[in-house]
Amino acid sequence: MTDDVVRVRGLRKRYGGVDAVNGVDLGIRRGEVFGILGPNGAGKSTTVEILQGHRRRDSGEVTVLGQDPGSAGRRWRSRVGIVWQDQSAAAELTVAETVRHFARYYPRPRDPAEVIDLVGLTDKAGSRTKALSGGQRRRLDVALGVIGDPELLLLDEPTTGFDPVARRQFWSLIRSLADEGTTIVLTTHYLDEAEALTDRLAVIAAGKVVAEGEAGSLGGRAQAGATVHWAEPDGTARSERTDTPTRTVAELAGRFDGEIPRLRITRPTLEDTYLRLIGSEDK
Ligand SMILES: Nc1ncnc2c1ncn2[C@@H]1O[C@H](COP(=O)(O)OP(=O)(O)OP(=O)(O)O)[C@@H](O)[C@H]1O
Repeated sequence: MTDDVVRVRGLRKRYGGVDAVNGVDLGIRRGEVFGILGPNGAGKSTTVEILQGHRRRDSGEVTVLGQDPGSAGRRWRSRVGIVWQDQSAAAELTVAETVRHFARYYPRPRDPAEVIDLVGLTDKAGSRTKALSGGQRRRLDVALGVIGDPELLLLDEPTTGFDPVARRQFWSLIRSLADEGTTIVLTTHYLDEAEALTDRLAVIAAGKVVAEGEAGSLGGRAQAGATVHWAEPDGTARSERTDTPTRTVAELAGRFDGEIPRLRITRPTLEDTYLRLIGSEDK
């Protein structure tokens, strides 16, 4: 697609004897929130670092905002926001000083006070960065990633270490950036985060994309059969896998002549699907 902000074809990267990325293809569209999921060592960070232009690839085609990140210059860099796994902000500077300092690197930065407000750090604007909690520092990292008003924001495991409230606040921050038109690519280990936040996602395992799509339909999830669970009159739990759960429930309703004890219908969760895709489901 011509409107792809990120286009990756046949990407490979080898470290010593390890195929970290082994033929990855990706297409990420303008304005979408795209998630990259995968087990430890799958090649997610390596892929994102290549998109950022911070790691060289061995082979494959990579285009980010129309340019090759391996050779793009300063102007391209100013259009791409990066949230590092551990950004090193100078400990003695305050939050406001740090954000203002980073703003100077960009041709058209956002207003620092507005960005501090966007990440929920207004109360901490005058605090030294060394006095911030882990989650607050991560918010500062996000502020530094968006201060240049990027068209594309790349985040590697952005919510690791966040408490549940901070995570929800971060999700709404990402949504509001996406609503403003920023394309967002993030890696995560949290399946609920992928489900809540991403428009589409790719699952990477052993350096390859094993599935790509919307969370709701990933890996054939939407078409997967349902399981109907109920209990017999003697209390024995029963379950049946079926592609026609309505019919199964109707039959049970006839047999029980009324309420079906402990009736429940389940479908594969994103976690079930993910574990199947990476080959780690319970056998
Ligand atoms: N600088 C490096 N030198 C050698 N091997 C590396 C280097 N960086 C990554 N690797 C290896 O490449 C593979 C992919 O690593 P990568 O960090 O991309 O995985 P990841 O999917 O981001 O994992 P995690 O979820 O644990 O962050 C791993 O086997 C890792 O050990």
